Amino acid sequence: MKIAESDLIINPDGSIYHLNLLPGDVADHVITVGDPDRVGEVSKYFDKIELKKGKREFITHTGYVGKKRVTVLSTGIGTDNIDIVFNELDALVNIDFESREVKKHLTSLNIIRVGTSGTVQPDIPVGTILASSYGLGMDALMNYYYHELTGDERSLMDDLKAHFGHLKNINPYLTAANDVLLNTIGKDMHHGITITAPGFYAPQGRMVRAKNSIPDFISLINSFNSNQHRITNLEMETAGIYALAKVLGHKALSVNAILASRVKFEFSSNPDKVVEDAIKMVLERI
Ligand SMILES: O=P(O)(O)O[C@H]1O[C@H](CO)[C@@H](O)[C@H]1O
Ligand SMILES: O=c1cc[nH]c(=O)[nH]1
Repeated sequence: MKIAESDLIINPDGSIYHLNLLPGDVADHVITVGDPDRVGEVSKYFDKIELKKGKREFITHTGYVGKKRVTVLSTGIGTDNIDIVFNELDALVNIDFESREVKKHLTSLNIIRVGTSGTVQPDIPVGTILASSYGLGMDALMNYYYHELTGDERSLMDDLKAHFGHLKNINPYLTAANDVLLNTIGKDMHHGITITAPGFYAPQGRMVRAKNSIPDFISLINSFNSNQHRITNLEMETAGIYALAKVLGHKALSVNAILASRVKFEFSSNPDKVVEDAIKMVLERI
């Protein structure tokens, strides 16, 4: 079936609408980062850079780490941007731009997020590199997509719904990390459930001046426990990445540089070093 010009928007130069990339510009291994300035911090370790493109907050560098072709791409902040990035990345590899039809043979990308995050557990210090075993979305993105749960996800979700059920107007969604990526790239890292929030302040339990409507949000989060699964950290993209990767048949892992401790009220004195450590670990293991 031909995808309408209004649904899959291709720029006059043949590139996809927001990412400004051509089919072929994306490698099978994709690193996503939130901050556009972090793209160069990743690609400075590439042995060769093949292309640099960008539009808005979506900056892309594709090159080689040894013989492995790798793309690093910034998503900007939030799952609304993840919606754009994941649909367009998928279209670049799985839709024929000439015929506007889905290709017969689909490509499954390996997608690793290297992001920053705040921990909610006292035993996880600032400076930790943590891999998200699950992404728990408190945002609304997956209200708009069909999203089926596996048996494991369903039973964990039941416990999460019981724990957070009193929060009206929040319809959380849950997706597991890709197992292989979690046990290779995420090997020897702390693992835990990552909450993806639709904001940085009250949606992550912070209060500056505007009053927070959910009392003791951090205690509510860090007291969850189900079969050794606990919530370890908060950020703003992982759950959308895990859910859309699964819906579209890609593999995803989120690696978090822990910059803040929300229970010790601390922020890293050297955040760039923590992010650099996470980047190096991912590039060595990719
Ligand atoms: O450092 P990045 O990857 O942007 O990730 C985190 O930092 C931003 C908030 O400061 C949000 O995007 C959050 O998910
Ligand atoms: O606490 C934090 C730190 C970084 N990014 C977030 O979203 N939250």
